[in-house]
Amino acid sequence: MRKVVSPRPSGHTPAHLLISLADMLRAWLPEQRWFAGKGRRVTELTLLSVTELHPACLHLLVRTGRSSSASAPDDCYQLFLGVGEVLPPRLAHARIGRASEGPLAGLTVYDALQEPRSADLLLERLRTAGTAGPLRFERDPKVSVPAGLAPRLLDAEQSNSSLVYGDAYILKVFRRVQPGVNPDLEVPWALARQGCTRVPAPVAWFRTSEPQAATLGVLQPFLPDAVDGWTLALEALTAGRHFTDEAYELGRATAEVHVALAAAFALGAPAGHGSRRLAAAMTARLEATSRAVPELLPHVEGLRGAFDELAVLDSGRPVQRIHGDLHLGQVLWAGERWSVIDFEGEPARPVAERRQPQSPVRDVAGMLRSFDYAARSRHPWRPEWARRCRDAYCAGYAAQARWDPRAQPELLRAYETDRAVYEALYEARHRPDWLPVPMAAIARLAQQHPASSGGPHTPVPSFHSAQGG
Ligand SMILES: Nc1ncnc2c1ncn2[C@@H]1O[C@H](COP(=O)(O)OP(=O)(O)O)[C@@H](O)[C@H]1O
Ligand SMILES: O=P(O)(O)O[C@H]1O[C@H](CO)[C@@H](O[C@H]2O[C@H](CO)[C@@H](O)[C@H](O)[C@H]2O)[C@H](O)[C@H]1O
Repeated sequence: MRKVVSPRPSGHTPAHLLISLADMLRAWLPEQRWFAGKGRRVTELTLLSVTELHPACLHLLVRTGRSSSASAPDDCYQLFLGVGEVLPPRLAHARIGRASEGPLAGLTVYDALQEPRSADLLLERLRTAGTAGPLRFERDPKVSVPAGLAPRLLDAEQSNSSLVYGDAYILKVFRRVQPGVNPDLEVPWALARQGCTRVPAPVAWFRTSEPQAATLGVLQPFLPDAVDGWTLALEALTAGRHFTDEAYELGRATAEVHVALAAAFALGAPAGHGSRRLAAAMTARLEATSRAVPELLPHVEGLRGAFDELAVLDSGRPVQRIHGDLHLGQVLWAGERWSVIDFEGEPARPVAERRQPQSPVRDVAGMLRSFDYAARSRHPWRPEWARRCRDAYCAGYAAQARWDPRAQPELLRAYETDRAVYEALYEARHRPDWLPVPMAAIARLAQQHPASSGGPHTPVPSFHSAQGG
C-alpha cells in the first residue's frame, strides 16, 4: 500500500481531508448498523479530529447532521479508515470508496477495523499504553495482556463494533461518541473494585481529549463459549421449552449486580425520585417519540394513563446506578452462570442522563420487555411463555434482593411502557422491520388503561406479516 499522506505533519487540515472523504462517508455512514438514523441522509459532515495511527490507518471523529433535523440531533462517530492504492479482494466488503479529489485523490478508503493489521495495532497500543495525538491509551497495570493475539471482528448486530483477540479479550469500539466517561467503562470498573464477578472487568481502554474528553473503547476479558440470553430464549421457544429456570437465575444475577452497584456508587444519603417528576419525564419522552415515530400517535392517550397512575403515587422511589439497557442480548450464559455486559445504557440518551441514579425497577422492566420481544418474534405467539418467564425472573430477583419488583405494579408498568416507547424509537431508527414488536406491546399497554377502553379499536400490528413470515 502506498504511504498515505500524514494529515497534520504535511499540513493537511481536517478540512482538506474532508474534500477527499465527504461524499463517500455521506453514502457509507447511513448504511452502518451503528448509525443512529438509518435511511436518513447525512446532510452535513464535519471532521472533528484526525489522528494517524499508522501511515495507512487514520482515526477520525466526525460530526454528522442529518435531514429531518428536528428529530435527529447532530451525532459524533468514531471511524478507523484504512487508505491504500489497491484494496485486496479479502477486504472488498470493507470498501468505503475511492477518493477522486483532495489529498487522498486516487486512493481507496476502507473500514480499517475489518483489517487484521489495524486491529493488531490497536491491541498493541492498548497493551503498552501511551498517546497518539489527542488519543490516550490506558490500562490496568495489574493485568498483562499478551502480544500477538489474533483479531476477528464480531459480525453481531451491534450498536458498536467489537474485536475479539485470540478468544481471550474483546475490544468494544464505541461508534457513536458522546462527551464524558462512558458508563461501559465506568460501571464495570467500579463493580470489579467492589468484587462483583458477574461483569467482565476492563483491562485497558482508550479515550480522546479532542474536541471534548470522551471514552472511545474498552478491552475486557472474553468469556469463551458464552451464549447470549436472546439466543438461548429463542432456542427454548423454538423447541417448545419453557425458560423459567434460566429466567429465575437471571433474576438472581440481576439483583446481585444491583446490590453491588448500590454499594459501588453509594449515594451518601438515601435518595429517591419523586413519582410525579418521573411520570412527567416519561410523558415528555412519549410525546417527543410520537413526533418521531408517527405509528405511536393513536396510542399516546392510552399510554399516558400508565404515567398518570404513577404520578399520583406521591411517595419517593429509591434510586441508584443501574444497568440502563438491560435485555436478553446483554446477558451471557458462560461457565454455568449468567454474566452481565454492556453498561452503556440506552445509546439514544445523553451520557449525563444515563449516569443518573434511577430505580432498579427500570432494569427489571427492560428484561420483562425482552421476554415479550422473544415471544413476539416467534410464530405462533406464546404469551404464556413470556408470562412464566416474568414470574420466574421476578421471583429470582426477589429471592436475592429481598424485595419483589411486582410489589410496585404502577412503577413496573410505567417503566415497561417507557421502555416500549424507547424500543419503538430504536426500531424505527435502526431496524424498521422490527417496529411491529414494540408496537404490539404498546397497543396492549395503551388498551390496559380505562381512558382508552372506549376509544376506537386499534389493530395490533403483526410482526410476522412485517417480516413476511
Ligand atoms: N466479555 C464478553 N465475552 C464474550 N462475548 C462478549 C463479551 N462482551 C460482548 N460479547 C459479545 O459481543 C456482543 C456485543 O456486545 P455489546 O457489549 O452488547 O455491544 P453493543 O453495545 O455494540 O451491542 C454480545 O452480544 C456478545 O455476543
Ligand atoms: O445494541 P444494544 O445491545 O446496546 O441495545 C440496542 O439494541 C438492541 C437490539 O440489538 C435493542 O434491544 C431490543 O431488541 C432485542 C432483540 O434483538 C430485545 O432483546 C430487547 O428486549 C429489545 O429492547 C435495545 O433496545 C437497544 O438499546
